[in-house]
Amino acid sequence: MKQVGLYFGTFNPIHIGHLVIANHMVEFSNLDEVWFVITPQSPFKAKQTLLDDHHRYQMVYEAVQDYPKLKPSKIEFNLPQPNYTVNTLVHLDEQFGKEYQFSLIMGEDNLKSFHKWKNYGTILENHSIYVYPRISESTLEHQFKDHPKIHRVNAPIMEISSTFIRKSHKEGKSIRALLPEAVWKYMDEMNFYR
Ligand SMILES: Nc1ncnc2c1ncn2[C@@H]1O[C@H](COP(=O)(O)OP(=O)(O)OP(=O)(O)O)[C@@H](O)[C@H]1O
Ligand SMILES: O=C(O)c1ccc[n+]([C@@H]2O[C@H](COP(=O)([O-])O)[C@@H](O)[C@H]2O)c1
Repeated sequence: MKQVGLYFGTFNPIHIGHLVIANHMVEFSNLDEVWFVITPQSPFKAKQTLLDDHHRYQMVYEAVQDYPKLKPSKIEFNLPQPNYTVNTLVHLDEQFGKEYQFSLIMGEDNLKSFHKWKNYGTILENHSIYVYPRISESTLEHQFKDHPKIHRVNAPIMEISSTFIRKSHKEGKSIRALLPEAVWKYMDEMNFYR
């Protein structure tokens, strides 16, 4: 059975931090592929600065097209919003469960709020989680510290966020180096986040 890491995110826009994380996971763990699942509406995020789903998908598509082990996924586009990950996982297991075994990939900031996710216990019962280090406020719940299903990877910290990219771009700063080249071109041509 193929091992797939599901990298859920808003990707508004996808940046090189996301790519480094996916690449690290697929090269240094037992995962065969990473699927970037573009989330229409995260339960914890306001919709204000959010670009249309299809534009965010297109940027992910452009970013990964030269990397055969990385794939974009629209699976959440037709699911009810806000998008609770537990529901998407049920859907994916029903559709692909015979071919693929799914794990989750997330930054450490998301692990720190994981106890607030819908049915997080069910997610952990059925799936492993790979966590990439990230500086963030708040502390990690004790229950997640040495959990057998949670694998914390030892990798360099990158202080890049989509929020920083949107804000800097709006202020007229060049953020070209923080984006895959094709994403930068698309964003620039389409005049996003101005
Ligand atoms: N620099 C980073 N280091 C570690 N994890 C990251 C980093 N950037 C994003 N992630 C993780 O990638 C996933 C998707 O992130 P998301 O699309 O929300 O990006 P973001 O940069 O955090 O966006 P925003 O600034 O808009 O909140 C989350 O699990 C998040 O923790
Ligand atoms: O299922 C939940 O309760 C849940 C709560 C918060 C976030 N998530 C998912 O985690 C992913 C990253 O979220 P965010 O807010 O950091 O972009 C995104 O796909 C969200 O749908 C999921």
